[in-house]
Amino acid sequence: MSRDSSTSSFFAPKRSSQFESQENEFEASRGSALLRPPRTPLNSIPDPSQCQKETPDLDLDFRRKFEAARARRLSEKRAEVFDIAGANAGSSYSTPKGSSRGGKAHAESTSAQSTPARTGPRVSLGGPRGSQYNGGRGPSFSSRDSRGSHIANAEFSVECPHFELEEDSSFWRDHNVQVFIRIRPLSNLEKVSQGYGRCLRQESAQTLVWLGHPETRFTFDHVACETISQDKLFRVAGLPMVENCLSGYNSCMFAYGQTGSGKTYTMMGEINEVEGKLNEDCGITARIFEYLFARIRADEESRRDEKLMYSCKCSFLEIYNEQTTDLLEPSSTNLQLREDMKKGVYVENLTEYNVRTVQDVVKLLLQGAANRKMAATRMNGESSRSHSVFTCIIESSWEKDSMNHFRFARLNLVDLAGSERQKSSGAEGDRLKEAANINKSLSTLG
Ligand SMILES: Nc1ncnc2c1ncn2[C@@H]1O[C@H](COP(=O)(O)OP(=O)(O)OP(=O)(O)O)[C@@H](O)[C@H]1O
Repeated sequence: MSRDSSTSSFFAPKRSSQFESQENEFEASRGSALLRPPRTPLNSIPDPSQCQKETPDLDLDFRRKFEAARARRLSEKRAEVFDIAGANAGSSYSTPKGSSRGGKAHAESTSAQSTPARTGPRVSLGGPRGSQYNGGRGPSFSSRDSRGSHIANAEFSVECPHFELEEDSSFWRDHNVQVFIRIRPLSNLEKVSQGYGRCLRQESAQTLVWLGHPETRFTFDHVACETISQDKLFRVAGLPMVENCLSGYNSCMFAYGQTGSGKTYTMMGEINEVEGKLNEDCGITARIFEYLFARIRADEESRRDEKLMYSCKCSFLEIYNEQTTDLLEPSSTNLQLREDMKKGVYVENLTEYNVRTVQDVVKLLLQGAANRKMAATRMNGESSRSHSVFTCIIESSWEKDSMNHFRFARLNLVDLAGSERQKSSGAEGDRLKEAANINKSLSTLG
């Protein structure tokens, strides 16, 4: 794992704000043929090549620039800097310059800015994880202090500025595509092998500065600093997405970033439930379902007179070397993509399981994660070599004003394989073939 792999981003496309009425709601009296209202296309992230001229080419002489920046910072006492994002960390370095209309991703080459030097109290590092599931990756190490503001070890102390992100359950009502950046703390291995220097500085809850030559400022919709907890991230980004689905709007969240940047940790994390409570390091997916089922129970209870009933069905798909596999039925491979007037785009013969509780979902997540293709690379000891898509279809029906009402929404939670430079990941043979397919599919997506 190298230091240039520590930010991941996730995107959450949403409805067009132009639609006042629910997207996926219809009344039985209108007949069964569901015609979707036309949607304004989701705002796209501009072509990354647009920013190539104005952003530094990290692939070519990244190391040299990093070393220069590091030397400069070391000349200042106890520099407080942030984790470095990968050369291909998608939203960070290959992010387009100029603001996009939906998700904001903006880079500016700035005049030189000096790195502020600060010191902070020492806090002990987290040790190896216990026996919980950690995204299928064995023991992991975390330098995150759960209270969130100081990261340190016995030799150095680095205070990380903390920028509070706003929690707003109606967030998606006014937004379309949004880009969140999450900065991963340095791993113990990185600290030991490369020291504590970071080549990013976070300036606000929206901006990051890459401390290269020239320093370059990137603006996003939200930047979560490295001390943000799994729970806080869920409350900022995941919870409003559940509310969106319950209102009948399709939603999608996907994690995108360089290998080892923390995508699987963010989406899956350490899935474990003790006495009905999810583990602190549990990722956004299980948290979403914990909240979803609590909301469903409360809704069904409060609208008992309307006979409100929900049903949820989940599936788990893998795309590996351009081939699809059902992670819940791994013998089922090469599944075909189809399009249907009613269902939209779907994967033929993908198994769907009814779920009623978060335990049902956790079981599916564990089962699917165990079947996912993983392998060790130089940059991540447990690297996901495939893209995974966990989908839940949420349907509800109720009676009101002598009519039957139906509503549905699809929630897609996507953990993409990480982009990687073969030189850094040391990929050879099968790993090299996988890496080529991963990079190809990610650039198609971008
Ligand atoms: N925010 C975080 N706090 C603590 N540890 C983290 C955090 N993010 C990631 N890690 C740790 O960093 C390592 C790499 O993270 P992870 O495997 O999630 O990366 P990834 O982006 O999914 O990589 P790949 O694309 O290769 O699958 C793991 O050991 C994980 O536990």
